[in-house]
Amino acid sequence: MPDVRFKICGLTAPDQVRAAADAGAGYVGFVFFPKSPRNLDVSRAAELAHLVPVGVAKVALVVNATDEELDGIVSTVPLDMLQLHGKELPERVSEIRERFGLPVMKAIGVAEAEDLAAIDLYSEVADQLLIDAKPPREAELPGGNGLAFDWRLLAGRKYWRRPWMLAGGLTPLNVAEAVRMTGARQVDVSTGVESAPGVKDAALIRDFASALR
Ligand SMILES: O=C(O)c1ccccc1NCC(=O)[C@H](O)[C@H](O)COP(=O)(O)O
Repeated sequence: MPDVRFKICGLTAPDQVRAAADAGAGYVGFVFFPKSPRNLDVSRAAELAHLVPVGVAKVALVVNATDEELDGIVSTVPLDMLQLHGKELPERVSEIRERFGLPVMKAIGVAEAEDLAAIDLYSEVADQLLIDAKPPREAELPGGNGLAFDWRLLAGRKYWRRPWMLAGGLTPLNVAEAVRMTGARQVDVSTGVESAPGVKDAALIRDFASALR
């Protein structure tokens, strides 16, 4: 398997940042969504972001954020990318990208083949795409639910117009198979490397990284 870059999303403490960096993460994600067990305020996120080694991209995950909310995050937390995990329309993605001057990764929820149309749509405006499981209708969170989608929907599509990450229910035990089936060159994980909601586990992060080698 060729080297696959990975993102550990939803870090909440310094030891978790170190564990992700030591395991070779290419990206780390900080969640700004009050209902999430991984939610950070901007000062805590800034503290954690300053611990991230050079070369590891720091990503802020937001959900339908206003300009005011984004101003607060971007002015306090050193960042390399914004991850839009809500119902942001393509026009809003463009607007955020221009206004904040950061690359934008748009999350796209997939449950069935027709959901893949959004990939082409958002390829016009986003720098990267995160192809994730669509959350169940009753879910409190629009992501980070530890649910996988049917990876066969992506089989044979090794190339998209934008760099993309596979996400949704990945774990140290299934990620190699997910990569094999989808051809993903980047993957994103949250729940699958946690010992409890919001608590990343260093051993699981190492296992996840090992599974990709
Ligand atoms: O993690 C959260 O709490 C969260 C809250 C709101 C929107 C998105 C959220 N997480 C997204 C992710 O962590 C990942 O990008 C992705 O959905 C994979 O999550 P998981 O299935 O838990 O590995």
